Order: sequence, then structure tokens, then C-alpha cells
Amino acid sequence: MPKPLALVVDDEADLLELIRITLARMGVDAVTAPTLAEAKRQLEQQRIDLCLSDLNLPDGSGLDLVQHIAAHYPDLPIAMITAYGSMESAVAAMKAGAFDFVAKPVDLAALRNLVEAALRLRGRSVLATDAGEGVADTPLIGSSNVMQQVRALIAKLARTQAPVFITGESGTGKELAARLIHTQGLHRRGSFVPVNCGAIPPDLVESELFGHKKGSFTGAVADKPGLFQVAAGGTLFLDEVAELPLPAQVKLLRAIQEKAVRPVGAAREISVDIRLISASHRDLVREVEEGRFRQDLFYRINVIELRMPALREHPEDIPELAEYILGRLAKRTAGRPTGHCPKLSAEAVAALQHYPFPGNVRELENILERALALCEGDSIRLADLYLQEPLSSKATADRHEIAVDRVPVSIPNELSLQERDLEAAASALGLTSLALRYRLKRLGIGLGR
Ligand SMILES: Nc1ncnc2c1ncn2[C@@H]1O[C@H](COP(=O)(O)OP(=O)(O)OP(=O)(O)O)[C@@H](O)[C@H]1O
Repeated sequence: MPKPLALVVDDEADLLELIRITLARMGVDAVTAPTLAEAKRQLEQQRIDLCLSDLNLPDGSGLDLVQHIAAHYPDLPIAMITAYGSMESAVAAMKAGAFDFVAKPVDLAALRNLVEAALRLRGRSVLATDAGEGVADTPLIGSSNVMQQVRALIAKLARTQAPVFITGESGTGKELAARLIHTQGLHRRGSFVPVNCGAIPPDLVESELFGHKKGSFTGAVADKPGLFQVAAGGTLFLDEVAELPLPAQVKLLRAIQEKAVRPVGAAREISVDIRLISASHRDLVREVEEGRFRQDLFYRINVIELRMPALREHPEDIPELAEYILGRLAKRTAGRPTGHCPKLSAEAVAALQHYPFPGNVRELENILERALALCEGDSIRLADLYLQEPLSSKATADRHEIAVDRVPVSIPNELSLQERDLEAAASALGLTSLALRYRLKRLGIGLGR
């Protein structure tokens, strides 16, 4: 099999040579072009597997080349070589379709990671017709236009390395979407490492993300790799990224820009190749305006935004989602013959389609799980759903309230919480007891008085 062939477009002879040698060591041949015009000629003449281009070329911009390749060679990955500090152009190039960038002075480890990822991408485009490629465990259900658009964008995002920021209310499937980008993408052979940024104590964020050396602080009894290292070669999913304290945001920005991390107490940085996906249910633009989130970091993580719609925006998907969820739950339920799954009555389906679902698909899962436990016979009736009107849409949009759905109290009336326990449970969940009481009521759980 012939070696992969790269086209390197730059007018600096020294840099061209350095890249050529690095590629040769990786078993990749390279042809070079000092200008945009020459690059286009080379592309016509041979089958190129990967293109690396400077942003500033004597006869035009590297962005023109990105657009030319997107139009004529849509399967060809192109990465940009950017001047130090010109992150904005790197971001613009990725928005235009470049799959990644490497900053000057070129770090060879970062360059090697990038080339490996590009070649995997190339390999994948050859394999794309293989049955079963890119199939994730849990599919994203929904035939509505909006869900079809989400699926199409996920497939597109899987083919780039650009950092993706997923927005959407709690329970809309942000993590599921991130997993799909991972399983369909270049880093799918690596691990998918989800991190709930809000759950890490502020003083441990740095060591959790970047690792630490033994003895670097009290309690650091051994060297410990950070989540960036754990995710190397795979995808790091920073959920609730808006909850990161400002000092950690500075470090994260540096890690993204340098594609390298420095463990706490370590003398040197380690280069890491990860796909970064982040998410938040908060409005990050507002967080930036109010000084809680760094604008430069926002700009870096939000190269491409994927918005997960609230369930009430696509109620037409509710019957399909409900059927899928019931099927999955029925399989898990002991004692139920496999393949046997109660169906929702027409009245129950209609009620679900009119329910506002402040907790989105996760809430639908909870409602159905409870209904499945309560229903008798083959049909889930309206009464089995225990749907209640939310107090107010604002209060129910609070994620903490939704988080209560995860408390193991899904069967109503089995649990009788005393007032004291209620206080303790509420404080453990970071809720007011009023909010917890409200959620329990909505779940139909008695408070024992
Ligand atoms: N379109 C969908 N099809 C099938 N399952 C879905 C869909 N959307 C969400 N789910 C399911 O709903 C549950 C909640 O999804 P997920 O955890 O991805 O939401 P999230 O937006 O990350 O929530 P949070 O912000 O609270 O972390 C999961 O069990 C997920 O599999």
C-alpha cells in the first residue's frame, strides 16, 4: 500500500523542511507548495490524504484554501498552521471547515497528534460504507425536523476536531450528543471521559483536570494523572463547564491553546491529544457579561455550538421517544417476559404531548419508569403517569430541582421522609427544602405527614 501523502503549504522553507522530516518519520510522504496557486495545482495532480497550510500565503489566505478544499475535496482534512497568538484566525478557519490547527513555533508532538488524527479521519472516510460504523449504544431518537438537524450536525461535527459547545436545558440529551460525536468521530478508539465540573471541589479542580506530582500538596501521596491524560487519544467532555472557578478557567484556556497540560508540581508540560466537548445549561454569554466566565475561554470552547432543543419544542417526538424508553425499561425489568411491554393509552400519549417537561427527556424517562412500576395489565393509563402542573415554568427550569429525579425514590408512597431527613436530603442536593418538597410532590412521593 502506498504511503499516505500530505500537502504542506507554506512559504517558509525552514518550516517546510521541518514538517517534511517529521512526516517522513511517521511514514508519511509530503509534497510542498509555497503559494495558494501551486497548492491548487498539486491537489489536481495527485491524491492527497492530508493538507497542512499556513494562514498567510503570498498570493492569498489559507482560508481560501480551506474553502477551495471544502468545495472540491470535501473528504480531505486540512489543518492550519497559525502564527503564535492568532487564535482568532484559527477559530475562523475551523468555522470554515478546517479540522484543526497547530500554532507556530510548531510543537512536534502536537503536529504528530494532529497528523495521526487526520489520517484516522482519512481511513474512516474509506471505511464509511462499512455496516455498523459509528453506531452508538443509545441512538438519538426523534424524527422531527429539529432532531434531524441535530443528528446531521452531530455527524458533521464528528468529522472535525474543533471544540464543540453543547447548550440546552437539563435532560435534553447534551451528554448523549457528546457521546455520539465521540463514537462517530476520530477519537472513538480512545475513551470518552465525562467530567461534571460543578461536582469537583474548587481547590481540587486543577489537580483533577491536569494531575499532580507526589508531594505537590498535602494529600498528594503519589503521582496522579489528570482527566486530560486519562482522556488522551479520546474525548474529554466538560459538563457544566460554567461552574469552573476562574483560576481553573485560566489553566484550561492554556491547556487548550498549547494542547499540553502541566500537572500540579511538575516541571514540564505534557502534550495531550484530546477532542474537547463542553456543555452547560447556563447562558454562557451572560456568564461572560457578568464576569463569571472568561471571554477568551468562551471563545475557544465555543468554536461550534450545538443546541439541544427542549422537549416541549418537539412534542411530535414524544410518542416515539416514549415507545423507545418503555422498550428499554421493560427489558431491564425482572419478571417481565422479554418482548412484552405495556403500551401507553391514547389518552396518556395526548397528555404527555401537552405536558411542558421542564426536565425534558430525563423527566419523561422518570415518569415512564414510575408508570411502568404502577400500571396493571398491558396499558399505561393517564392516571399512571401522575402528571402534575409545574408550579411555575421559571421554578421548574432550575436544574437542581431536576437533579432530584436522580434520587432513588422513583416509586411513590414507598418512602416517607420525616421533616429532619427532608432538610438533610435537600441540603445534600444543594436545594431548599421547599424545592425538594415540590419535586417530591411532583413525583407523587408522600412526606409522611
Ligand atoms: N433524543 C433522545 N433519544 C433517546 N434518549 C434521549 C434523548 N435525549 C435524551 N435522552 C436520554 O435522556 C437522559 C438525559 O440525557 P442527558 O444526560 O444526555 O442530558 P443532559 O442534557 O446532559 O442533562 P444534564 O444537563 O442534566 O446533565 C439520558 O438517559 C439520555 O439517554
